[in-house]
Amino acid sequence: MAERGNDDPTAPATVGGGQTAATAKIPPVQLPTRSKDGKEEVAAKQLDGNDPLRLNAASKTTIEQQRAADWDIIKKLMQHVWPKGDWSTKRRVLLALALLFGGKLLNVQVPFFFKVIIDKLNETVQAPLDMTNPNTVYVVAGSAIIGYGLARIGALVFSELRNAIFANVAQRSIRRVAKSVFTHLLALDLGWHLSRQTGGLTRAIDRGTKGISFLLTSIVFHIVPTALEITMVCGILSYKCGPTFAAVTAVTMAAYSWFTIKTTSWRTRFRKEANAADNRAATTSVDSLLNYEAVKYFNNEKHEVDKYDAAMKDYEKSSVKVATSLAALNSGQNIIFSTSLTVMMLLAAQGVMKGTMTVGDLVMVNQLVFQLSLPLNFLGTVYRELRQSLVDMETLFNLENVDVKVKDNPDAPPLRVTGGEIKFENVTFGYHPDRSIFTDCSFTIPAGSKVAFVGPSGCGKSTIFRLLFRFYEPQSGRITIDGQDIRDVSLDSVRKAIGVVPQDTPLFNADIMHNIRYGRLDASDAEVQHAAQRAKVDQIVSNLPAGYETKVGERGLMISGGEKQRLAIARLLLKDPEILFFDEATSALDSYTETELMRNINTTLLDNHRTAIFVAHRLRTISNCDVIFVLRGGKVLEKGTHDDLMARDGLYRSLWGSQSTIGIGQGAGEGEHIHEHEHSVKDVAHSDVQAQQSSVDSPRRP
Ligand SMILES: Nc1ncnc2c1ncn2[C@@H]1O[C@H](COP(=O)(O)OP(=O)(O)OP(=O)(O)O)[C@@H](O)[C@H]1O
Repeated sequence: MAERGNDDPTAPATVGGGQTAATAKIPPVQLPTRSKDGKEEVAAKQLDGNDPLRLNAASKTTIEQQRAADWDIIKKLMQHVWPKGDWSTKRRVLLALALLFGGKLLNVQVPFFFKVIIDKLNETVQAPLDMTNPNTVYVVAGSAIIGYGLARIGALVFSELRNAIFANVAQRSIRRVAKSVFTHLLALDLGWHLSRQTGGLTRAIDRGTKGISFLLTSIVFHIVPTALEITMVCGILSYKCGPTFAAVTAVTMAAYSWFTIKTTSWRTRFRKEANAADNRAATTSVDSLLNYEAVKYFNNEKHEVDKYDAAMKDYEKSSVKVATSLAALNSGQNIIFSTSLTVMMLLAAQGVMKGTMTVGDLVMVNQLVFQLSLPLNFLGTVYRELRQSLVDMETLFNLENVDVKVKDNPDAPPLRVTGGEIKFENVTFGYHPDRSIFTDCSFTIPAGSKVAFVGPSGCGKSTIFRLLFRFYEPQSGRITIDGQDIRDVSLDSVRKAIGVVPQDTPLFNADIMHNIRYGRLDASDAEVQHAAQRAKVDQIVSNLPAGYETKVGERGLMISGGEKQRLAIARLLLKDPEILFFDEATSALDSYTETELMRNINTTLLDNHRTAIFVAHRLRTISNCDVIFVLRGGKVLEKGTHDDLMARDGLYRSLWGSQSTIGIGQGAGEGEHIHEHEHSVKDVAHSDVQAQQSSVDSPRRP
């Protein structure tokens, strides 16, 4: 869920989900801002701790371990702030530090100028002007006033310059880290990606990069400057006014910091509760809105509103606690500070009365200490946010430590496809160790042949592709392409050689042109259109109002299943690989379109005897393949041509028989696909056309 300024209890819970990958941008440098009640707060972070990606962070139990982990993160981050050999970044860091030092030096001058102005003006009040030299006081007081103004302006300019110069360093560090994490994520295997939650992942990246921004900016803009200022003020006070003043300041700072950290840790609980309730409210509302139709079908509006309101009630309760505990924090801080200021004033007043200090000194002490209260006001928030940032960054950096299971062999040569013969040799594989999909399975797909895999749903047909494409590694056995073990050649070359039209076509939320071009990013518009023609999708596209610029929606939800499949085929035509895998590639098409498309695929893609593998439940689609493999129980149960298999009294014949009995091409066996049934209705609708097309009904090799 998106962040919001959380110490403002009046902030409404947003109705919306978390950021998507597309919107998860690098955040701007964020500095604390002051809320209405005069106390600064930065936008609150989610502290719910429910994120599974945080488990690693949460498992650090002891304080020492946590500290070590925190230091590790800071060290890692510092490598980006002080990168080896990057002198431009280093120069910027040095300049920012120099500006920081200069700015603080100017800042502590302001009370000195104040002192001089007061003392000089005081002289004028106490003694009538020396008319022989009337300008002395004016000159001194006047220059001190100008100095006062210049010091203030100078401190401000230095601080703004430092912000501007350091922004570049911070943003570059964020970019470097984000790029390296993203590269690693794309290198991780399919198994990892299938088991993670996209929402949680993008949130982790988003929070982690925000954490970097916060950590860097708070160290450079807050912690270091405040520490520097406290040291300078203590030094000045003990030098100018004696060690008692410095001691009072030091004790005040210690008491203030202790109180703030303790109170902040206590109130973090309320903030966590508020965030958890907020997340619940958002999840409920998003779920209800997404399932709007279901809510209406069953008249459950009241039930949904009650659920939402229950979460909002919790949010209300915890937000009130957030606000009241903030009041306690503010009051405590104020009491500590005001007490200290009063003690200082008493000491200074005593000094004035004794004649060891001037009225100007009294004002200077007040001003010096008062100036410290400004950055200290931020301490509570900075402390809390720092802790949170460290947790978020640990999660982010932990992503980089996830092991890549399917690795490229460093010196592996590229795959050389000579004919496209594929061999599975004694392959045993299971997604889980206790459930095997293939057991000692062997088969050969002859070079340049057109083969099909059939069998009950879940028998492992799509898994063949996942193994061939090296999404997963077999537990034992080997897979070769033209005699080369696919583990011994480069991953990139294997994936380049194989093209797939998967069961569910992944489409980007972009226009049709982009989605087809994804098959070959450097293809020209004309080439994309030609591929679309061959995939029989150009006519549909030309009928759309926006043509090739039509957006397909998230995961292609704005176009039909059949259109999606044709876009996937057009993509494959552009990629033009040596080995083709069609996984139920035409299941969403009516028979007529399917026939046309298959004929096209046969004549254009397969004309140069590429190896093509088909997976289909509608056996008619694959009946003229060179070899048909029937899979069952993790092994090849039968193999041969359609006629061979029909001649046997095996599984294939019974599958074929059940489909012909139903007469609508429905899949049979252990698992029937619902979409098979849906499309078989289309088959009936096109039965006339089908009858006329019987001679071209099945794909044929030239
Ligand atoms: N990533 C995964 N993790 C765990 N199990 C999986 C995973 N992918 C697939 N499976 C399981 O492995 C088995 C084989 O899956 P596969 O997709 O290869 O079947 P299929 O024969 O292509 O099925 P269908 O005809 O329904 O498409 C199925 O039981 C499936 O549930």
